[in-house]
Amino acid sequence: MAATNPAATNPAATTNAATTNAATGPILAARAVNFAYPHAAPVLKDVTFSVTPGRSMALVGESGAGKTTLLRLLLGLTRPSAGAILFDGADLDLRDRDRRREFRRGVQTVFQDPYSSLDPRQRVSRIVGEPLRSLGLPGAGDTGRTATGGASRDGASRDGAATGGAGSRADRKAEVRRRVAEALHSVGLPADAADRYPHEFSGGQRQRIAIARAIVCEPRVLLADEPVSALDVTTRVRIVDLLAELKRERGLTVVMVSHDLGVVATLCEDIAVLERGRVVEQGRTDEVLGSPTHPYTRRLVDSAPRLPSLD
Ligand SMILES: Nc1ncnc2c1ncn2[C@@H]1O[C@H](COP(=O)(O)OP(=O)(O)OP(=O)(O)O)[C@@H](O)[C@H]1O
Repeated sequence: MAATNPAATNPAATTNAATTNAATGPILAARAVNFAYPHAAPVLKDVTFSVTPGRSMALVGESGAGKTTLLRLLLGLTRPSAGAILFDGADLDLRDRDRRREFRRGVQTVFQDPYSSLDPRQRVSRIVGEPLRSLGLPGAGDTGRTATGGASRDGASRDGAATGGAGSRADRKAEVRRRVAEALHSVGLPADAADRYPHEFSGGQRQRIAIARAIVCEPRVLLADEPVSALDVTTRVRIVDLLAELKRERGLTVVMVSHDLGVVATLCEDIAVLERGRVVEQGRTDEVLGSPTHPYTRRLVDSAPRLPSLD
C-alpha cells in the first residue's frame, strides 16, 4: 500500500502527489505550508504531506509543535502565510459558498472535549441531525452541490432546502430522524438517546454523540483533535475501537492529532512527526514508530506510555 502513497515513503514526492486529480490523488494535502500568527514567530515551517483515501494520518509532536494550528489550516479556518492546503487537489479556499459546503460534506470534525463540543440546550436528535439540516441529506436527490441552494430557490423551507428538496417536508423530517437513529446506532447508542440532552450522558457517550454528528453526512474524512485524551483509559479504548470500526465499515479516513502513540498506532496507517513546526519524519506508522530515524521521533517513542489492552 505504501507504493500508492508517495508521501509515505518519500516526503519529497508529496508535491507531485498533491497535484494529482481528485479521483486518484490525496483527499487533503499540505504543500510547503508556512504559518505565523500575527506579530509572532513562525509556527509552521515548510510543512508538506498528503492524506490518501483509506489511509488515516496522525499528526504527532510535543506540546506547542503546531499540530492544532495545522489542523485549523486543514479545516480552512486559517489560511497559510505561504504554501497551500489542497482539498481534492485544489486550493482549499472556503470563501466560496459551494466549495465550503462541498468541503464540509466531505470533511467533518471531532474535538477533544466532549463536554464543551455539544450544545447543552439541544436534544441529541437536533445536535446529530444538524449537518443534515445545514448541508443536505446524502443520497437525497442530487447530493452535495445541489443541496446548496437548488431547493431553497424553489421556495422550500430551510430544512427542505438543506435536504435536497426530495419529498414532502414530513418525509424529509422522517428521513432526518431515520439517519440520526442510524448514526446513533453506528456509534453504539440506543435509539432513545435522540430524545435526551447531552448532560444526561457520560464523557464517553458524549464523544459517541459527537462522532455520530460527524458521520451522519457520510463524510470521507474525519479530522480529530485529540479525540480520546479527555476520556478515562477504559473509555478511551472503547472509543478507539469505535473509530477503528467506522474506518473499516465506512471507509472513513481519519486525520488525527494525538499525543498518544498507542492510539496513533492503532488507528493511523501514516504519520507525520512535527518538531517545532517542521515535519522531521513521515511515512508508514509501523515503520516510523518501529524504527524511528530522527532523534526527535526516537525521543517521542521512548517516552510514550503504551495503550493498555483490555479483555
Ligand atoms: N491564537 C494564537 N495566537 C498566537 N500564538 C498561538 C495561537 N495559538 C497557538 N499559538 C502558538 O503556536 C504554537 C503552536 O501551537 P499549537 O496549539 O498549534 O501546538 P500543538 O502542537 O497543538 O500543542 P498542544 O499539543 O499543546 O495542543 C505555540 O507556540 C502556541 O503558543
